[in-house]
Amino acid sequence: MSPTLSQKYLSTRGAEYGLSFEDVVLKGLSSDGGLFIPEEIPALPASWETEWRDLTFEELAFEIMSLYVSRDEIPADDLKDIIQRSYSTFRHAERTPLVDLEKDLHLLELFHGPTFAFKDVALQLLGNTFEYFLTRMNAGKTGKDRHHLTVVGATSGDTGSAAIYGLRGKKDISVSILYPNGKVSKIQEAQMTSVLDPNVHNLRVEGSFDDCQDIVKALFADKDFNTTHNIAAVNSINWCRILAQMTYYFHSYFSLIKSPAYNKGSKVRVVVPSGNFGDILAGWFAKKMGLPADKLVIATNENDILDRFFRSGGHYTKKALDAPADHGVKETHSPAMDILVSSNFERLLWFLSYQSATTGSAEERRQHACDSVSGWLNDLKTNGGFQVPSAVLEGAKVDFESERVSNDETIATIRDIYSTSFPKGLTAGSAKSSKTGGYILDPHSAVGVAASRRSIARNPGAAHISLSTAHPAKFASAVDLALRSENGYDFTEILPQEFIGIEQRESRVTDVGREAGWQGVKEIVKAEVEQELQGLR
Ligand SMILES: Cc1ncc(COP(=O)(O)O)c(C=O)c1O
Ligand SMILES: N[C@@H](CCOP(=O)(O)O)C(=O)O
Repeated sequence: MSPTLSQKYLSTRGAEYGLSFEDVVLKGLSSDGGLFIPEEIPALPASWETEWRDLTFEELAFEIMSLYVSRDEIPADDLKDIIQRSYSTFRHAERTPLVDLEKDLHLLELFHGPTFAFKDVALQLLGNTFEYFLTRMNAGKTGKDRHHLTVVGATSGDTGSAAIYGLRGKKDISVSILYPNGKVSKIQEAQMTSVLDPNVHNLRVEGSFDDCQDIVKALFADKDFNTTHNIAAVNSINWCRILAQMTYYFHSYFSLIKSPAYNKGSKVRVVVPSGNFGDILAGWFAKKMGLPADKLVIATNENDILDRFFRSGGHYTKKALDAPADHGVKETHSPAMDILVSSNFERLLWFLSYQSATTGSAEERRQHACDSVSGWLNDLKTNGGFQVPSAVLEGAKVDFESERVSNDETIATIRDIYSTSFPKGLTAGSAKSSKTGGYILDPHSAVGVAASRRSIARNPGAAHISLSTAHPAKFASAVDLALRSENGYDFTEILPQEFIGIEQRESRVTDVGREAGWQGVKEIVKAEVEQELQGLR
């Protein structure tokens, strides 16, 4: 059976097209620097709402992934097995449960995977998918004939540990994670550096998350290094990340409409704490496929490039127009979203640009979208920003709204929810104090909840699914700042078993100075992988 258009992939910048799912998962980033997207967004089967309503998380994941992955590439039983193994590591039977927090506000807990953040949903699956393809490619091969992947990733705290837990100990894969020194929480750092498997390498970089992300992109662009080392991506530039995240948009929709707290027929809005735009992009694909979401609300912290895009009439710039010249990334209470540029916005821009070209053949419109995206991203690199045509901005406004949440509001929201929200029926592992019954938000989820409350005020009666992207125990300082004077509050009570003593464990990390640049990082990655392959680690 030949693949459908949604099972074939192209680069947003036009150099590559007609690629398979396997190609794009293993390559990560296109040779032209573009991101991979499906050639078409599939429509849901006619009876999806009745047929999918009572499926488990794993069954839903299978249905959705099947629309984007040809059976010739991964036979049904193999795909089911990959999915089953990926979510068997989750602590909650529902995988991503929905909690009724307050009127019209439902919190989607995405932190029940191995590293307590939403990234596990995609990275458990990506790790097993890499392994599946490599096992097939390497059947009957030995030694240097085996295909070996060198994964390089950048993290502002959560992707790193989720990738490491998804890949540790896997045959034929090395993983090097770059993180900015001093800009991830202590627990996040310990989650990464305490993993001592020989195939795991941590690089602590002097700089920001954006510096780490730029180094990763430069490594991908180095053709020689890429050819000799088969560089692969775990960041949300990898299409598999976006695909895997679609499942919880559908799963939470079904949980919501089955909840007694839902007024039948009410509009549904989904609010997503956003940084690199990968999480909410999965929601956009779900909406385009047919999920009946009224709007997707982008919730940013004070690093607000996405919010400024909407408020400035389609101007996408690294720094606000009125900001001082040296304005860089701000350090906020939600550090995993401290990002200047949102990688995945490029994918959305491609589709909006394609859609805005109302004349011409599909081929010509595709070329128009690739040319526009290439031009914009070039302007971003050389001039620090670009302006999109009004048709593109209007296209974005059909599906999105945006909110910017300040540091103070983030802390105030954690405090307010703790003292006013006492959700019932939570199972172990939920972020609820067993002493007071108050619900404890992590600062990223609090950004989402603050934005949800504003959206509810503007849209009374609309049901809001607000994504809770991490467990509060990962962000002790922000949670303590918000709650330390609250009656009965005790941080240790929400500390998962897995985190106890983690900061004191043996750790391994390589420091990378500012002067090293991407070439310096390349030499470190090469040397560490070489040592690993010679069994010296
Ligand atoms: C806890 C948390 N919330 C929100 C985000 C933002 O998600 P995205 O980068 O997909 O927009 C991140 C990082 O990606 C995160 O780690
Ligand atoms: N917040 C992320 C930043 C990397 O984003 P990604 O989703 O593209 O991997 C993190 O925690 O590392």
